[in-house]
Amino acid sequence: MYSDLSLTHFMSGLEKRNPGEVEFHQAVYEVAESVIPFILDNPVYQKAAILQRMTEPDRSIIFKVVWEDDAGNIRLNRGYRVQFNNSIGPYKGGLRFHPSVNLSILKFLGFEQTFKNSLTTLPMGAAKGGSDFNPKGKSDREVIRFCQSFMTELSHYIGPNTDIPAGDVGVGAREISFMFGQYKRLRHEFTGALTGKALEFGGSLIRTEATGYGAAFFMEAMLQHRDDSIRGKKCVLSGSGNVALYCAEKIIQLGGKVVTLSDSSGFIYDEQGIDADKLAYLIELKTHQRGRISEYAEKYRCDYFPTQSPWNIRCDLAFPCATQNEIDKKSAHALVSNGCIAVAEGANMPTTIEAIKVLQHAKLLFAPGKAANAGGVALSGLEMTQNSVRLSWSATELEDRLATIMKDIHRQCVKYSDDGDYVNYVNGANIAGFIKVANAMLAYGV
Ligand SMILES: NC(=O)C1=CN([C@@H]2O[C@H](COP(=O)(O)OP(=O)(O)OC[C@H]3O[C@@H](n4cnc5c(N)ncnc54)[C@H](OP(=O)(O)O)[C@@H]3O)[C@@H](O)[C@H]2O)C=CC1
Ligand SMILES: O=C(O)CCC(=O)C(=O)O
Repeated sequence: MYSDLSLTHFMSGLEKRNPGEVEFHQAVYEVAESVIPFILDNPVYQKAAILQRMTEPDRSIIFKVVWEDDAGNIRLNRGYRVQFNNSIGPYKGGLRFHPSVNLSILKFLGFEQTFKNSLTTLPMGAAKGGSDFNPKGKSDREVIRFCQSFMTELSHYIGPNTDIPAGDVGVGAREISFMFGQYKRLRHEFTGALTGKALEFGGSLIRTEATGYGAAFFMEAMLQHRDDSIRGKKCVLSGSGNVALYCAEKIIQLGGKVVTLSDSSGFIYDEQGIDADKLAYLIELKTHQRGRISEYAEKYRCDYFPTQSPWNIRCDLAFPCATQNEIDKKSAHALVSNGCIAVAEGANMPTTIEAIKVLQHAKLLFAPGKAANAGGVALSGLEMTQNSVRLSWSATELEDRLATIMKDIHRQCVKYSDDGDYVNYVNGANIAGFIKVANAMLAYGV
């Protein structure tokens, strides 16, 4: 039945089974292109139809979320949890609250998570979930009511040994706290069924910083592999959420110069560089005041470009940290012609397939999100470990462990890259991530 494993044949079957799910098709294409040649060289995986099985989620749960707004109106949203693969550990992955959320986006994210979690070296399976609810502009009371209603249904499907959600776009410490409170109330037990919790109730130090720090560590590892480093490099970043802000913090600590950040309204360009003090202002603005990036430009009198992304700014290093498909082919050409030497994806799938080809063709170092942004879920794994042993590790110990994990992911990518002297981090990450999950699936039999 699965004798023809050409990329075209495989993708046309996947597209037929998942009509219209363009983000999911894109994520699978990027992996299939890397792993099909590897599978053809290792027919044991083909015989067991591993790739076909890996691209079908174990289950997709879709549910209704009803809540009441401050004006007393009844509001309706859709909630999801896509449990993708639990071959190497309990399902694990974030929750996204954003109006664009749909099944295709969550399937792409859950699928990516399978490979990412495998690369972390920790025992975690893969899932993703969320809702088309938009927390922006809602009062705290409204967010509480939504989160409680969402968790009332989600609580049936999660648990510390089953599925452990965390944050993603639109879900930060505030939302995790509201959901954890409701989970605890419903289940009448205190267990680590969510990560990204506050420190007072089972959270881990540096979980907030980990995704961004990890992306900077991964970039440093790629550059060190070529006897270079972040020090002195001009860096452009997109986004100004959890990932972007702490990626900027680590870049500054490593001696790099961060000149841009963005939100969905536009980007700021601070030619002098965003230093630690300016970043502290931004963290307060974005995390607590929930302000807009344009307010930074007003305060520090730098350039602000509404509705644009920062990829035309001359730079050495680029870190897309906002959302999927934010670097298209044109932006990739701009990065190449402006002298950029490396791109590390802080966000999930921020670079289109065509743009990746442009960057790789020009021999830029290109780190896919499943490798470069794996620090967040890795630290979540360490939060689970701390919850299990009822201990809290210090920030120094956790940052050391995070740095070691990111180096190890880099080592795995180099090991499985198959492009001669040029390290093809896409192939390396996809093949290394595939092997561990595939071997577990083989071990279980059918
Ligand atoms: N948090 C984590 O631990 C991890 C996150 N990621 C990925 O990193 C990326 C960012 O996540 P995170 O920082 O947590 O999310 P946040 O919600 O904290 O921040 C998201 C940022 O991206 C911007 N953004 C969101 N959607 C768009 C859009 N359509 N166009 C332009 N800008 C947009 C937001 O701007 P605005 O405020 O205007 O919406 C905001 O600045 C996502 O791809 C996420 O999946 C990956 C691994 C782990
Ligand atoms: O910490 C986690 O469980 C999930 C992080 C996440 O959603 C991601 O890696 O994309």
